[in-house]
Amino acid sequence: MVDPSMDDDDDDPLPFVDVSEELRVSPAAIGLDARLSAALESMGIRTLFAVQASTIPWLLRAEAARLHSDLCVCAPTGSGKTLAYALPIVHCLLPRIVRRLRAVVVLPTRSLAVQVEAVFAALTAGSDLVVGTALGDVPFALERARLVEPAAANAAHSAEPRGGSSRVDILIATPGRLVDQLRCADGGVSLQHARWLVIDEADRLMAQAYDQWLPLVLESAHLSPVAIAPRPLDAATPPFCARLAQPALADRSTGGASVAAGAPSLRKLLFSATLTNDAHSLSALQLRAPVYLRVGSARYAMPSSLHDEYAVCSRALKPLFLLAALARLRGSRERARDGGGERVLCFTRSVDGAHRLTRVLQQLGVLALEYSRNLQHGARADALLRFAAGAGGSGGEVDGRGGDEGAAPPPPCEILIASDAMARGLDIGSIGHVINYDVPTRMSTYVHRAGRTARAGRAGTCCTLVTRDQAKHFKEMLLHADRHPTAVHLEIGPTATAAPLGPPTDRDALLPSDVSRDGGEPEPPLALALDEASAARAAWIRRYERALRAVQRVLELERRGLLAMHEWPPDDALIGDDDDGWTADAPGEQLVDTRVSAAGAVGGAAHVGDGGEAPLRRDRAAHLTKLMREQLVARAAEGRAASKRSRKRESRGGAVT
Ligand SMILES: Nc1ncnc2c1ncn2[C@@H]1O[C@H](COP(=O)(O)OP(=O)(O)OP(=O)(O)O)[C@@H](O)[C@H]1O
Repeated sequence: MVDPSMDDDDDDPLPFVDVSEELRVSPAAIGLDARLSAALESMGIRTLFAVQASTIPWLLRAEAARLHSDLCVCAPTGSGKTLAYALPIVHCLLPRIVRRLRAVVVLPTRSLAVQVEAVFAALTAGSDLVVGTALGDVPFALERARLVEPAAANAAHSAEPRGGSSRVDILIATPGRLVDQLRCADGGVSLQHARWLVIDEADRLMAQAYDQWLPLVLESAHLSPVAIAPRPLDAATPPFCARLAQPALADRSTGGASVAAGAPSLRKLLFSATLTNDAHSLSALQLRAPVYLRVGSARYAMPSSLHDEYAVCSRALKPLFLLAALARLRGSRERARDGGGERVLCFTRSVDGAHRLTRVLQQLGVLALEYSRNLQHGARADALLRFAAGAGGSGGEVDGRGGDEGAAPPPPCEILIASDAMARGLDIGSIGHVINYDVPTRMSTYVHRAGRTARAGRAGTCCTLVTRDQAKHFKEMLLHADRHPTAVHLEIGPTATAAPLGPPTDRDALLPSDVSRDGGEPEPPLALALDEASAARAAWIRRYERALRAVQRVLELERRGLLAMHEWPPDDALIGDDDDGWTADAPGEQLVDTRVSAAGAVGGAAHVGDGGEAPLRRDRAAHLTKLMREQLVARAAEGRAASKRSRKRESRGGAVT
């Protein structure tokens, strides 16, 4: 069920400064280093978006005035938050003389961190600033060697209280590996010179303890507080910068601490499209005189170029509705003559769900790939590359990486099936459509899923499949965020499928075969033909539904590892053939062909009646299902008995000792 309640209870909200979404400024106008303007130009960026046009001048002025104030930014997905913190950090570090670790950017996932690293790498190219990562993608010792000069080889730097000197100026990290590096007793990473701590997707990172990463990072950064005397802000300070000196803000968030000399030098920057302004929720960050900027006026920041849709569907036929939604998108792409380059990203609510749905779609002939924690990082990156290449294999870029030159193009992908954990931050240009296969139950989940499309001012749609009883709650939830989704009707049927699976749909084919079209016998009235057509369609859908159930059953068995059971009858005993008495129900009837190889893998496709494979006999299929069920029950009983025995043994052992 959809829970229409909002995510945060803003009992004690920080006041925020609204920034208009329309705000634009050129990089030169805000005094950005010319090298950065050139780097932006090479990225095709000539104008800064609202979040950048507000955040960057604020930070540059606060740095120049040596005022310590933290910054919280809530701006829509795809609005350019990465550059909003990367540009001022690189701008301030470009003139540095000694290499120290000055900026740490923490992100919740490795894929996101790789994405952000690519942005910093583009901005620092040609300078001597070094960007490093702590993501756990290489062995720990190698990662440490890349980040820190060994203490022994660095004896001259005796002023360093711990660890060696840094090999990097900017560190991009996931919390787990950052903690490992900080805890490393033998010359690990030190944050004593850190001036910026960026927490991207801050609400997500704060919601998860990750081995107490936040207290450790704050403690490490405060080892050696640097006294900074505040300077007055100049006259050109934007109106919201005046809040830097507002005691009310400092009092609420720091329990009375004010902006003063002797404060730690670390400036915290929090970014998210769903960042709370509840002071209590933010208290763990020990924010100092925070300024809260909100881009766009709505409670939940969403791109104005996003179009929300929903389609009511039945639970049992959901895969068919997904196929119908895909067919509808294919149709609209063809009409728009855009060459099918627009990607479709589909969300399920669980990793298991993503895996199952991907397999079902693949079995049905759709070019689908999975993108979830189920996969190793390499496999996930590969899935993204194939997805970015698109159904048409048109090429694309993910995480700043293109495909290998000269290498064979990867097999294409039409739809990527992702779990929620993957929703945040993923930036793939030209995702034109998001489909919520499972309805999101929280508004923040919806915001991050939908936010994978309609990025950087491009248009995009987010279509949510809801059952009849979920529709009301779903609409109420979106209404809270001032979103008014459009209802769309998805027609399930033959045209919804990738392959021509359905019965013939042209009118002639619906006429009885003994009726002459040349006028010998009158043609049946159109109404009769239509009746026959709809009956044929209904029959087709019923058969198709059975096909899906069969596929799902096999996938479930495969998931439980039961397809490899040695009790399975040999392959040829399972597969019927025409000589074995099998006949179709009616001429042209279509059949499920779910073959199971002797090795236990699912072979063949669950495709319908193309005559290429022998069908599984229905009575044998029923027998097989019964057999599987019995084996499942027996296994479960065995498992229960074994755990009972081991509990007994344990309790006896405990009594003896
Ligand atoms: N000023 C700009 N002009 C044009 N494109 C831009 C500009 N700023 C950023 N972009 C592009 O917009 C896309 C989205 O940027 P980014 O990933 O930083 O968004 P975000 O706000 O962090 O989104 P999310 O909340 O989903 O993480 C990127 O591909 C980026 O290159």
